[in-house]
Amino acid sequence: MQFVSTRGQAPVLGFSDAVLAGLAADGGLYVPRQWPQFSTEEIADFSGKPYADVAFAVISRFVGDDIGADALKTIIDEAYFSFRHKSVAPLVELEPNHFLLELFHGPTLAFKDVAMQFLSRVMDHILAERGLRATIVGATSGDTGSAAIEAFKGRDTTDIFILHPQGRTSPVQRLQMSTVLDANVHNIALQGTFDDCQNIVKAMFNNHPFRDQVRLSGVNSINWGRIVAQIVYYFTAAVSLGGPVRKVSFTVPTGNFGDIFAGYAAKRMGLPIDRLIIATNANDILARTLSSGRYEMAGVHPTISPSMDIEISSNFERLLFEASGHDAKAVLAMMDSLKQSGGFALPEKTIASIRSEFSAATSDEPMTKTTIAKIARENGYTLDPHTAVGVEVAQQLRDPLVPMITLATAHPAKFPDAVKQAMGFEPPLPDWLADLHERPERLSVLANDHKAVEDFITARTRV
Ligand SMILES: Cc1ncc(COP(=O)(O)O)c(C=O)c1O
Ligand SMILES: N[C@@H](CCOP(=O)(O)O)C(=O)O
Repeated sequence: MQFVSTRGQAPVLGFSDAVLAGLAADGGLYVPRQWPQFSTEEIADFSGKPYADVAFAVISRFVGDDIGADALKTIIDEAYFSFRHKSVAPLVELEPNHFLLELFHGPTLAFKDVAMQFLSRVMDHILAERGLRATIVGATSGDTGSAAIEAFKGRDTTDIFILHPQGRTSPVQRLQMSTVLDANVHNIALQGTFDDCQNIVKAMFNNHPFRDQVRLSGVNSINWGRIVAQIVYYFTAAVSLGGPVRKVSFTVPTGNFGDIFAGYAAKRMGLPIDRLIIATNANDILARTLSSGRYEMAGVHPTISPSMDIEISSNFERLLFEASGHDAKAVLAMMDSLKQSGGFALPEKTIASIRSEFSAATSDEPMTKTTIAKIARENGYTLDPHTAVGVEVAQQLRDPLVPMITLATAHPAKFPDAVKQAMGFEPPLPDWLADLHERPERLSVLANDHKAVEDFITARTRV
C-alpha cells in the first residue's frame, strides 16, 4: 500500500514510514493512493466477529507487508484489551432508528483511545525494529492529549510533548494530562487557542532541520495511523444494524475532521453509507463551508464542547484532495490562500462532490444544553456536550427511514461543568479516576511562540 501527500510534493511512502512521518514533508497529509476494497460478502462476514478481528481485517489492508500478520494481530489484541466494554464500541438505541455509538470505553473516556491505543503500539513496534527513538508532538483541545499521554507514557522508544491551550480545556481533561508524571511525558500549556497549538505543531514539522534533529513524529489525526484505526468502528456499527444490506447514516461531532473522514474512508472501501453528517458547535466553519462553498475563518469562540473549538480543520484537506479528484495543485492553492488570507473558495465541482455525500448543521450553546437536558429527561441517558451537538444535529437532519448512528465521542464525566449547567448535577468520574483532583500536577506554561516550543523540546528530548 502506498501513501501520497495531498500537496503532491512529498515522497510516496509505505505504511510504516507514513506513520513515523506524521505530516508529509511538503506540509500535506498522507492518504492512500487507492482505497482497499471489501466485497459485500466480506463485510457481511464481519457480523458477530470480535472487534479486534474486524480491526485486523480492516487495518491489515493498509499495512500491507510492513508489519507481519502475527505482530499486527498482537498489537491490535493488546490495544483493545484495555477497553472496559467487551464490544469495545457498543451501540445503544436512543430513540427509534437513532443509535449512539459509544466510543468512550477506553482508559481516558473519549474516542481518541480507540486510535491512540493502537498507534502507540504500532509506533513502538516500528521504532524498536529499527532501533530508533522518536520525539512525539501533539496539539490538543483536551482529548487527543490525554489519550496520547496514557498510550505513550513509560514507553522506551518515545518522548511525548503535548500542547494544550491554557485554560481552554475542561479541568478533568487537563488533569488527565498533567497528573501523568512519567519521565517521557511533557505537558505544555500554550498561551493561545487550539489552532495556535496546531499551527506550532505543523510549523515544527515544516522546520526540516529541527524535524530531523529530534526525529519528530505526530499523534494528531494528521497521522494516517490515527485514521486507519477509526475506520473500523464504522464497519462494526453498520454491520450490527444490518449492513451491508441496509444502508445507514452517521452523524459525527466534528472539529479537526479526522473522525468523519474515517467514515468517508469506510464508504470508499465499500461500506454502504447513506449520509455523513457533520455536526458543528458554534464554531461552525464547516457548516458554513458546505452551505456557501467558501472556507472562511471568523475567529474561535470558547464553548461547552471545547474539544471542537477548532477553525483550522486539518483533515478537511484530505477531503478536498479526494473531492477534487486527487488534484494536489488545487489543494496547494487552497491551503496557500487559507494561510495568506484566512479563507478560500472551493471549485464548483469539489463542493458539489462534497455535498453529494455530506450534510452539515450546527448546534449552538443553548441548543446543546437543551439537548442534554431533554435526552436525560425523556431517554434517561446522560450525553457529554460533544455528543449532544451530534444528537441535536442528527435530529435536525435525519431521514427517519434510514438508521442514524450518532458517534458518542466522550463520557459526560469529562465535562462535569457543562453537564451541570444543563442538568443541575455533575456526573461522577469512574472509580479509577475518582482521586484525579487530588493527584500532583506537572505542566509548563509557554508563550504562543514557535521558537520557544522548539527550544523547550530540544532541551528535553532524549533522541
Ligand atoms: C469529544 C470529542 N468529540 C468530537 C471531536 C471532534 O473530532 P474530530 O477532531 O476528529 O473532528 C473531538 C476532538 O477531536 C473530541 O475530543
Ligand atoms: N479535539 C481534539 C483536537 C485534535 O484533534 P486530532 O483528532 O487531530 O488529534 C482534541 O481533543 O485534542
